[in-house]
Amino acid sequence: MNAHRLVLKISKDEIQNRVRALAAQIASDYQGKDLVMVGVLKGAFIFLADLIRSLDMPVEVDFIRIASYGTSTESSGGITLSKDLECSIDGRDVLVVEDIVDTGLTMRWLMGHLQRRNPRTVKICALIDKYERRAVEMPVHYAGFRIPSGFVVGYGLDFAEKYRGLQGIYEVAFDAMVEGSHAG
Ligand SMILES: O=P(O)(O)OC[C@H]1O[C@H](OP(=O)(O)OP(=O)(O)O)[C@H](O)[C@@H]1O
Ligand code: HPA
Repeated sequence: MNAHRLVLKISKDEIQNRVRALAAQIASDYQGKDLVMVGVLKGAFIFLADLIRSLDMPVEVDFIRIASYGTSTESSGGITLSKDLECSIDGRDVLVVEDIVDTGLTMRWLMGHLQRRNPRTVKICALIDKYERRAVEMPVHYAGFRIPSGFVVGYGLDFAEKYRGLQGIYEVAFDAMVEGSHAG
């Protein structure tokens, strides 16, 4: 791991306020619906935990575990599924909860995986929509914060499994940027 510093981008208070606002919007949009929230492990565990505690409606929670980044700041492109859904989503409204949509490759794979199980609807809620890095078209229906680029950590997001417990979102600033080691 190259030498790096962390630069605060989004404070704990900003996150808390935005999570409450997202929960209010989701509760209003899904009132009376059979909502299943699917958290994508590992990164989404903190965001999902805060989101459902602000959500004023009944909801079922399930998790799926997929990864593609390993210890790098660049997607490997290959998705590894190591834990699948446990509940049925047949005919139900699914909201996928992610920490970040970056290239969109993880979400493209996941949308295909979920659609094969015949849900009524599938939408995406992501704390961070890193929109300039998209490799495939992927809408984020509920976005906490839109940032153009930069590798970020904290509030569930990691760099080589570090920093998930930070309460704010920080950008990783690499001290010695060597050519070819662009950090997103
Ligand atoms: O849009 P993409 O470029 O595909 O990147 C987004 C994905 O990358 C991260 O997962 P990661 O593979 O790091 O696993 P983790 O959730 O266990 O940290 C993140 O949690 C998203 O699932
Ligand atoms: O900026 C990021 N930070 C942490 N994990 C990620 N996975 C894709 N993009 C990122």
